[in-house]
Amino acid sequence: MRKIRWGVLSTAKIGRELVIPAIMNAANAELVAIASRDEARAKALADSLGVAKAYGSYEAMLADPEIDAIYNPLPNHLHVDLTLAAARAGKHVLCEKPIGMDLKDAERLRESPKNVFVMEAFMIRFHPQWQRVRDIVASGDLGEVRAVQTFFSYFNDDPSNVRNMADIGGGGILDIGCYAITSARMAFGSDPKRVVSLIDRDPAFGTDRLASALIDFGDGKRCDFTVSTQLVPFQRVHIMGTRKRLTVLIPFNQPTTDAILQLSQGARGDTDLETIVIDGCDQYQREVEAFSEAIATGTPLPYGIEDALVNMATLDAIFESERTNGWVSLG
Ligand SMILES: NC(=O)C1=CN([C@@H]2O[C@H](COP(=O)(O)OP(=O)(O)OC[C@H]3O[C@@H](n4cnc5c(N)ncnc54)[C@H](OP(=O)(O)O)[C@@H]3O)[C@@H](O)[C@H]2O)C=CC1
Ligand SMILES: O=C1CO[C@H](CO)[C@@H](O)[C@@H]1O
Repeated sequence: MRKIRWGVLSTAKIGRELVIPAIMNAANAELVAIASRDEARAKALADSLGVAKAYGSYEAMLADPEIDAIYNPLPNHLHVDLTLAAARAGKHVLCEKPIGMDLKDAERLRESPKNVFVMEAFMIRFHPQWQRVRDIVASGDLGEVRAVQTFFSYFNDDPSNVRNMADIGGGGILDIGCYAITSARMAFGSDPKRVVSLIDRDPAFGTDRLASALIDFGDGKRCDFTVSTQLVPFQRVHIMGTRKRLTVLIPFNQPTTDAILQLSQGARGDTDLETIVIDGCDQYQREVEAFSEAIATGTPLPYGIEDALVNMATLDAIFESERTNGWVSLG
């Protein structure tokens, strides 16, 4: 089977450090072009990687007929515009999370041609540790799963970082709150029904720097999460069943080393934990391989535009709750 030919939009850090290597290492993908707002920057990165084509504008790369798939790691305010432009140019698009600035912005993606795949780039979905979580939940070993508790934080007060620019989609809720929503949806296998939030904003940036939300999944199930751009780096997900607890130690930025889950042993609670070791892998490479495979076979993954809109609607509801100081219903 021929390799899927990828073009990368921008010289973004996530591309340079994680997703470009993933494309280059993927068995069924190859990197053929890099585009930047600045041609010299595109050329410098392309040359350093031995990539033949460097474009000085995003639009020029989208017009390249040799390219099958585009990776879009632009700042959040450009996700929809460039994803839609790429899709209209006949390219499949792996677009970084969150897929847009808000639901209204993201709904424009419904105008994408139906013969191209657009996927929100949640690499965690392709890490086998999350497949194991889903299997354990489905096995019934935890009892009935009723609560998911998530913490995700890092410290970044650099004013030049996209995360600290409110007008282009900065703030912790869009940057990492989206992982809490996606992982809870995976654990419950259902979608949020209503949301209430508590948000503290950075006085200079205007971005949310400490945010908590309670998400009602219906049927007595809920996720509560706290995310922060200005707290000690930490991440954890606890999945609480009526019989057992399952904890994902590094749920999101899992490196390529072995991943660890902890499973409590029924009535003995935390005094006797089973450690489940999942072989290390590169979750970005698995994401690229899965998307390339979908393109090659014409079989879409279950993470298309409508799935991304559920995440976006939930993010919107979190902000709406801040404005209205109460519960916000979804759907
Ligand atoms: N899945 C994951 O693990 C991760 C996902 N991300 C997501 O990737 C996206 C980019 O994040 P990150 O790599 O940290 O961002 P960077 O700031 O490193 O990169 C963004 C790139 O976009 C281009 N760009 C175009 N317009 C602007 C603008 N107005 N301001 C700044 N840059 C602009 C620049 O490239 P150029 O000048 O070359 O055109 C820039 O390098 C975000 O959506 C983020 O949520 C980020 C990190 C990890
Ligand atoms: O998606 C991402 C992965 O996690 C990082 C935090 O550790 C985020 O900042 C980034 O945008």
